[in-house]
Amino acid sequence: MTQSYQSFGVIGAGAWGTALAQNLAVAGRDVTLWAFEKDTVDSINKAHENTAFLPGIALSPSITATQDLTALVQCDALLSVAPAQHTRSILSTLSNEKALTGKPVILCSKGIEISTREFMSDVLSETLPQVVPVVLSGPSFAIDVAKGLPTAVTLACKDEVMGAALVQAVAAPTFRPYLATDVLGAEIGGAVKNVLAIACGMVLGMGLGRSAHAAIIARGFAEMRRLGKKLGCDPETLTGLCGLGDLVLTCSSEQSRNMSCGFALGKGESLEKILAARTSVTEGVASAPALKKMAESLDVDMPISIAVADILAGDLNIQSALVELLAREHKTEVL
Ligand SMILES: NC(=O)c1ccc[n+]([C@@H]2O[C@H](COP(=O)([O-])OP(=O)(O)OC[C@H]3O[C@@H](n4cnc5c(N)ncnc54)[C@H](O)[C@@H]3O)[C@@H](O)[C@H]2O)c1
Ligand SMILES: O=P(O)(O)OC[C@H](O)CO
Repeated sequence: MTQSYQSFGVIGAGAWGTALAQNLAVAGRDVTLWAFEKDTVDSINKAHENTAFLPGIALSPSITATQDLTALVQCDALLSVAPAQHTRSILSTLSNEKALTGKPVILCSKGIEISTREFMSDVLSETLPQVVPVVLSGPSFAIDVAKGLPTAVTLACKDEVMGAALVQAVAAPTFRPYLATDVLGAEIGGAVKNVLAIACGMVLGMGLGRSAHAAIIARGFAEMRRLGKKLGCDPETLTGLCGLGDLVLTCSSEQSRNMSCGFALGKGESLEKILAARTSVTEGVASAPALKKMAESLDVDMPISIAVADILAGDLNIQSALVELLAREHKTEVL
């Protein structure tokens, strides 16, 4: 008999974890939401609002928030939605939990761990080898999902039967997951588009025009696909919601933390000042140096991503990066 998934534990009560918890509650699931901060737990349980990370959204009273991660292990499935740089330490606390054996953990964060240069599925397989990795990724702002605006995402699971059951469980009237089997391919797009969105923001912040912006999206997409090819992913995966779809959304919206960070850099603001003014995570800033090292060690041509990493590190200014990118040797357009 096919397993059905009724209870979900969501790890991370930032904007995205909270929006996904709300979506699951709308879909009729039982949701336990783990938050890092006690204030966030209290705000969700008492006022049914996440005032710190998703203010103004009335959450379903059926969502239970907790600071006790072990309260989630009896759930049918987990969602991992903490920022990428905190994911390992959080998941490690559950490493001895036998109750998780064979259960799906749906990775919803988008990033690369700096210290190891690993994607979240690698971090998961090292911290919780007893679970089944699944990826949910695509063009989806937390506030849009929380408001019930139409959203479509990729849900990737190697086990198609489990994946199909998860699609049924997480789908809601305005939230449409599409099933895929290429787990690593599905997570590459989300991590790389964050870095490329910083580049797009810089271009628009400097007033370089929409033509340059479109060129960065298209050539950035070539970098994303080159990396996917090198890592053995299905080339089709990145043409979907988790790749091209998310790249277009993030690179085109000032609402994006990554794009707006690049935009402010393009206007001449310092990275320190931009980040100091934020409580929310800008994943591309952390992923960029890891992506640069990954590209160099795998010998994948990713000049835009590497330029972003160098600019963020203070090793290159935006103007010089532009000159260098345009002065590169002419080449054929295909990968
Ligand atoms: N917000 C979105 O629209 C959106 C959409 C899709 C994917 N994502 C991804 O989801 C992930 C989470 O982003 P978000 O927007 O929900 O976060 P957020 O910016 O809204 O909130 C920051 C989160 O970091 C947590 N945090 C801060 N310090 C911590 C620590 N020391 N240990 C553990 N947790 C700590 C906070 O509790 C909070 O949950 C990111 O990888 C992001 O790329 C976000
Ligand atoms: O605000 P960003 O740049 O973290 O992007 C949020 C989502 O990943 C968009 O799909």
